Amino acid sequence: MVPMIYSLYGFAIFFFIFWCAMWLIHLVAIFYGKYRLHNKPTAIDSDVPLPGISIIKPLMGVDPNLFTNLETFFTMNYPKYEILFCVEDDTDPAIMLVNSLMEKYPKVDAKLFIGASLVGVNPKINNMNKAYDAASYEFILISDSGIKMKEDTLLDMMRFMSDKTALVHQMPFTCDRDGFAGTLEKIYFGTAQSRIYLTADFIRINCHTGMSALLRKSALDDIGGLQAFGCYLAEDFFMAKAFTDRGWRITICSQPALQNSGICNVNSFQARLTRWAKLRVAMLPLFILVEPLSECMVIGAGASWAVNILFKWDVLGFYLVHILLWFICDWILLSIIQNGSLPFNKFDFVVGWLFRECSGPYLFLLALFDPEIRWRSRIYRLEWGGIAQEIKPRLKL
Ligand SMILES: CCCCCCCC/C=C\CCCCCCCC(=O)N[C@@H](CO)[C@H](O)/C=C/CCCCCCCCCCCCC
Ligand SMILES: O=c1ccn([C@@H]2O[C@H](COP(=O)(O)OP(=O)(O)O[C@H]3OC[C@@H](O)[C@H](O)[C@H]3O)[C@@H](O)[C@H]2O)c(=O)[nH]1
Repeated sequence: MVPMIYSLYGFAIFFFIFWCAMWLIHLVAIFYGKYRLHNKPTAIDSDVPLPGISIIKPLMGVDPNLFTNLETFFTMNYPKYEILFCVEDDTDPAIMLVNSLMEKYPKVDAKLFIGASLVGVNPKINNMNKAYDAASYEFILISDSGIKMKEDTLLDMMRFMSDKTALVHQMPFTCDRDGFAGTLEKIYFGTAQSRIYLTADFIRINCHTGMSALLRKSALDDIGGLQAFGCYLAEDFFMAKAFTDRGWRITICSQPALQNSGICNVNSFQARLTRWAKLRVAMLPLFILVEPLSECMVIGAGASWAVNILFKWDVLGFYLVHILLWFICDWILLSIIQNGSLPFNKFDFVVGWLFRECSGPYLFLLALFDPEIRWRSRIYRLEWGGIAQEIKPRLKL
């Protein structure tokens, strides 16, 4: 009987401490986000020339926003850069679109590379490898197809690239997009994900998500170049880990990444989150426990039970107050990251937030019980540790 009481109290204390840690994460994210994001670049010292940047854009297929997203790379305020577009398949419709942009902006140094080099299983790495080998400058920006840039984004990223830094990344966020899926994506990236992302950056834990990342090429060459990460699907995480293992700093810049893919629906968004969850669990198995526990509804339930055991507090009252406070913190954080008016009203936020908070744990369970990973036209399986194997030949979409 006594061991059972000890275990009960042990679990209650564990839930209570975890719950306190989550509130600390909320506070760190809010204060660090306010301090770190959206501060205007200080005047650039015109005597020190800015280093050149080779921008690598891996493309696969087109979507309704691709043209306008890519166009933002031709109109950036940065003195020296080249754009290296990569397309794996010579029948890809993205080729036509890139060619028309290159014709429209003949003064911008842009090239198109067609055909992947097979250096591993990661199709993004295979697609980018030729461009990486041809890059002229000492810094590389890897930028996914759905990213939209502001005129000063490159300047913003470069000002965080100190001598000790090998990687400056943009925290994932989204452009304002219509519809429930657009609201949901903004809420997810501006609350649940950014809370962890900002805290991890604050305490210098690697959380690099590689949709928009400025890399020091010499440091990447020292660890084997892009191709050294072709065996992983989460090449972003392992690249950053290799840098930090060698003493390099990695950091976020002040502008969050503006994801603006023209394909914006709840199913594809959830499929993407499930794919990412599978990557995290394979790389960091502790996430099987901590990730569901970090969800509002789950830790709230655990903490409500715990405070009832420990302090005899009312379970339902505690749970409702917990949800309300979590909701308010999320609203504050989202407003900080948006840094302007949100494209939806408070009612839409309540609906989107509840949907996200209730579906999050369910999506995580789905990810745990389905070992196959589908990424665009390919299907993979991951080994513990993160090495990937392609298990079905490429599908023609
Ligand atoms: C009391 C401790 C609580 C710890 C809670 C940690 C719960 C983690 C919950 C959600 C994970 C969100 C992860 C953020 C972004 C990840 C996006 C992503 O999956 N990207 C992949 C694809 O591009 C990429 O390959 C993976 C990147 C890195 C993931 C590892 C993130 C580690 C963050 C750990 C932060 C812990 C903070 C603890 C503070 C006490
Ligand atoms: O087969 C593919 C798949 C993807 N890609 C390119 O890779 C980039 C990211 O692809 P998606 O938008 O489908 O995927 P995500 O946004 O989920 O990517 C994210 O997760 C996986 C990581 O490896 C990436 O670095 C990260 O950005 C795009 O630019 C896409 O064109 C390829 O070149 N070939």
